Amino acid sequence: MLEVKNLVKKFGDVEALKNLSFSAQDGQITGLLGPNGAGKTTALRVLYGLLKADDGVGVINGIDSQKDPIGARKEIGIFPDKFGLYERLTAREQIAYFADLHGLVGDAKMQAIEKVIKRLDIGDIIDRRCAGFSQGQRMKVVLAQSLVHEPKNLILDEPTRGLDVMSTRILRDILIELKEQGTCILFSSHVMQEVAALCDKVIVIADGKIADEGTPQELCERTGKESLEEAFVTLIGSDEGIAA
Ligand SMILES: Nc1ncnc2c1ncn2[C@@H]1O[C@H](COP(=O)(O)OP(=O)(O)OP(=O)(O)O)[C@@H](O)[C@H]1O
Repeated sequence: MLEVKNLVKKFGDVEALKNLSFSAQDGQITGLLGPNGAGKTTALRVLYGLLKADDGVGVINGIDSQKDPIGARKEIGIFPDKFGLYERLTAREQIAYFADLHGLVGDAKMQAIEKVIKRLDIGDIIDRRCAGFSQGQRMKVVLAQSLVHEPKNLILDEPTRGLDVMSTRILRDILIELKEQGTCILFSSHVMQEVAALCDKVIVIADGKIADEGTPQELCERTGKESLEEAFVTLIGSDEGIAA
C-alpha cells in the first residue's frame, strides 16, 4: 500500500504540492491524472524518497520513506520519469546492477534475473549493450530492473511516453498481470484513454491539490458526464495539458 499524507512542497515561489493526500491499494491500479505541472512527478519523487517534502509524509507499506529510505526502497519498484540506462552496460548487467542494489546475491540473484528476462521476453536483447535500444526495448529493461526484486508496490511516472502501440500494450498486459498477483500499482499520466482503460481508481490532481478521486465511473457519475475526458474537464475547468 502506498500513501502520501498532507504533502507540501515549494520550489522557490512555486507551490508544487499544497497539502496533498491520497492512497493506492494492493491489487489495484491507481492512476494519478493531471495536466502538465500539476505536481504528479513531485508527489511520486517524495513518495519514493528522492525528494524531501517541506511537510507531510510518503508511506510505503507502513514505512515512512523519509525516515527509513532503505527500508521503503525494498518494498517498491520504481519506473522513473526519465529512464536513463547505462549505455555501455548490457541489459543483463543493467538488471544485475539493480539486483545488487536490492541486496540479491548468489543463486537467488541469478534466478531473479532469469525470471524477469522470461517475464518480459527480453532474451533476444539481454546480452546487447543498451546504447542503440529502441524506446520499447528501453522500457522493458527499465521495467525489468524495477521488478527484479519482486516488489509489492510499483510506481511508474508517465510509463508510456514515447512508446508505440505494441510496446504500450505489452506494458499494460504486464501491469494487469501484476495487479492480479496483488501488487499495488501507482502510475502518473496525462493520457486520458490509458487511465480510463487501466485504472481501478483515478486521483485527479491539479495545481498541487486533489480535484477528485474515485473509479472512472464514479467520476463520470459525480460530474454528470459520460466520458472520463468530459468529467476531467468539468473537474479541472480545462483540458489544457491533457491528451485524449
Ligand atoms: N526542481 C524544480 N525546481 C523548480 N520548480 C520545479 C521543480 N520540480 C518541479 N517544479 C515545479 O513544480 C510544479 C509541479 O511540477 P511536476 O513536475 O511535479 O508536475 P507534473 O504534474 O509531473 O507535470 P508533467 O506532466 O509536465 O510532468 C511545476 O510548476 C514545476 O515547474
